[in-house]
Amino acid sequence: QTMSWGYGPDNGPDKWATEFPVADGERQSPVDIVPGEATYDESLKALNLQYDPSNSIDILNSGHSFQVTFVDDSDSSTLKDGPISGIYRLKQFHFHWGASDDRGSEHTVAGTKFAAELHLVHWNTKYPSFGDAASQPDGLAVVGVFLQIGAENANLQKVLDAFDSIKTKGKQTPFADFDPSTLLPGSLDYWTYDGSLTTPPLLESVTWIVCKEPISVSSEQMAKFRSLLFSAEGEAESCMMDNYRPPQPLKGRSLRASFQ
Ligand SMILES: NS(=O)(=O)c1c2ccccc2cc2ccccc12
Ligand SMILES: [Zn+2]
Repeated sequence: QTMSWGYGPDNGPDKWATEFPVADGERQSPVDIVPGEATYDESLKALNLQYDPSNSIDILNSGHSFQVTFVDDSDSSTLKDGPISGIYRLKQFHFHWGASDDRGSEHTVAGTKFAAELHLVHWNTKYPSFGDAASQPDGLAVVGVFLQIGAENANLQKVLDAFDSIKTKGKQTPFADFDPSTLLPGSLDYWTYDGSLTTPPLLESVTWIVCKEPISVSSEQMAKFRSLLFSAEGEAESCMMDNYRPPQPLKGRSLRASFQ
């Protein structure tokens, strides 16, 4: 019985290529972002993120992370401009984090790991659905934001306050009227490159847009992230932490910066 993928010693990132050979592909994510090797591209537009808080539906423990899911049947919560063309709709956001504050992000900056990383997942409306878009090379766009240990983040706390209802895998609870733009940094300067999902099936369909400026999170708030469980109710408890894939080879891809 092949166990499902996860982040443990027997089913973690080093084992994913067995079931998902694209893990060793040409445009895998995350990557180490080396600012000195990024090319400033003056043709890159500013990110245009327009989110409608009434589109947030619920918060779910997926067993790999937790995610807040959005209504995506209209262009009311969208990503436009930046490195992409057309309109991409917000589908969900989720996080990756570590067992301690010195690690947890997926992308790194000149080798520096952050305590956590937020991913806002969008799909290209030139395709009929998220599922269709996920298999297209220009199907998805994920905005990544680093979380750096510092002051308590009051906006993030609204998300953490829902954790007691989603402690175990598969649990979900309503999560209405949340504005994800409250989790964005002041500057929307970004790096961008062509990559993949960072979890199986590791589809190479993601335009990555990683913000240079982190948002803050307190050490106590990071401890709250680690109170979630990978395991389902009734299973042996396994704390949800270190749910990040390490950086993958750039393999000649161009890394562009929207700023000098
Ligand atoms: N880490 S991730 O953003 O690649 C990612 C997704 C990316 C694009 C589309 C769907 C995704 C679903 C995810 C679900 C859990 C964790 C990461 C996920
Ligand atoms: Zn992610």
